[in-house]
Amino acid sequence: MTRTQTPDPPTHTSTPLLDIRDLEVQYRRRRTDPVLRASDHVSLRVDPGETVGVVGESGSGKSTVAKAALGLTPVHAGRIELAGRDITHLGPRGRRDLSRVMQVVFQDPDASLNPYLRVGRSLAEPLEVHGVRGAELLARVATALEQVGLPPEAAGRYPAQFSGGQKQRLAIARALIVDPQLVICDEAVSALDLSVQAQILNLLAEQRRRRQLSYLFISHDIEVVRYLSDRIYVMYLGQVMETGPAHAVTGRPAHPYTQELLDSAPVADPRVQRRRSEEAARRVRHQGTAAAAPPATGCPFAPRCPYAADLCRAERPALRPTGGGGLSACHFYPQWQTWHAQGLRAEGVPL
Ligand SMILES: Nc1ncnc2c1ncn2[C@@H]1O[C@H](COP(=O)(O)OP(=O)(O)OP(=O)(O)O)[C@@H](O)[C@H]1O
Repeated sequence: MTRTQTPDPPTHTSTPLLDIRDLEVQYRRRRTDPVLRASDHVSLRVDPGETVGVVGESGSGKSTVAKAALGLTPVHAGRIELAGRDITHLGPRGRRDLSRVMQVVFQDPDASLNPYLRVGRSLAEPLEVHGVRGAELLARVATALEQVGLPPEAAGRYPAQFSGGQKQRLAIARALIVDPQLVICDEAVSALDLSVQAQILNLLAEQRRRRQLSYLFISHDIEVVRYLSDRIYVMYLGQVMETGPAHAVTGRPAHPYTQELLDSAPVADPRVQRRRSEEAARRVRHQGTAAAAPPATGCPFAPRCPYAADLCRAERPALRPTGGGGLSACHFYPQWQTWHAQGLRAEGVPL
């Protein structure tokens, strides 16, 4: 049955669709290299009908969380449940029936479209796995194309005959054709021009309205994440820095790193943009840019944080409630907000 009702507003009392607890994923390129915790005790949940954004700059561990949920990288510790089922260490065979619950759209649509297959065949594949055949198969391919704004004739063409935006529409159609409950979008609009990005975001929002669909929406761009998300997780060097309702995280951030992401997001007004670029350059000269790995002790953001004090370099802050339904991993929340508003650094020193 196709889910076409308007989704109920998200509640936090139902069984989560995706429930990630204390996820730890480690990488080591060579045996002599130190271990890199690409996901360091990350807990994250997506409720039915909810869109959850994950934002952070390159290397913050966003894709690692997605890959762990999709079984594309080994999990060292923690637990991942999908609709109440433990999938933490599930192999490819056990995952076949998960495709009806969870699908993915990657940044590069070519990852999900075989260049040698006509589009209709690529779209049919996930349905055939579930035994759909004949007239029903053709009808569902045509409907899937229509839902993403492409004509039925598109089924007879090859991926190379489509633009980047159209290919991403096809990748979305392939993800939605099995009527999943959750779609993981990993930088799904990042490679597209701004105007095409907006069209794809609108398409995703429309599909969410038409089905009881949840997204785990991953992007380095906080403006893009803000547009779609009900709740947001902000990650830095493998750790969650802040989480909460999207309007709170983006309207009154509870962590200096979120503030930095918002301050460096592009804005339409060129004068504001120039001022922000100058401020960002000044900050980088003063504090440096992201390291590849967190410092051995303390807050991972401390080396870059304008409000960091000795405590931040010594002790890793736990995620603590902000009072507005969110959590912040900052020793100096909420004081830093006052320092920020007054243009001061830690403990009231001028910036
Ligand atoms: N297979 C791997 N082997 C070794 N290190 C890896 C591997 N995959 C990711 N990493 C490292 O783990 C860290 C987190 O990477 P991840 O791709 O999850 O970050 P991200 O926030 O999604 O950034 P990006 O958008 O650039 O991919 C990075 O330092 C990355 O270099």
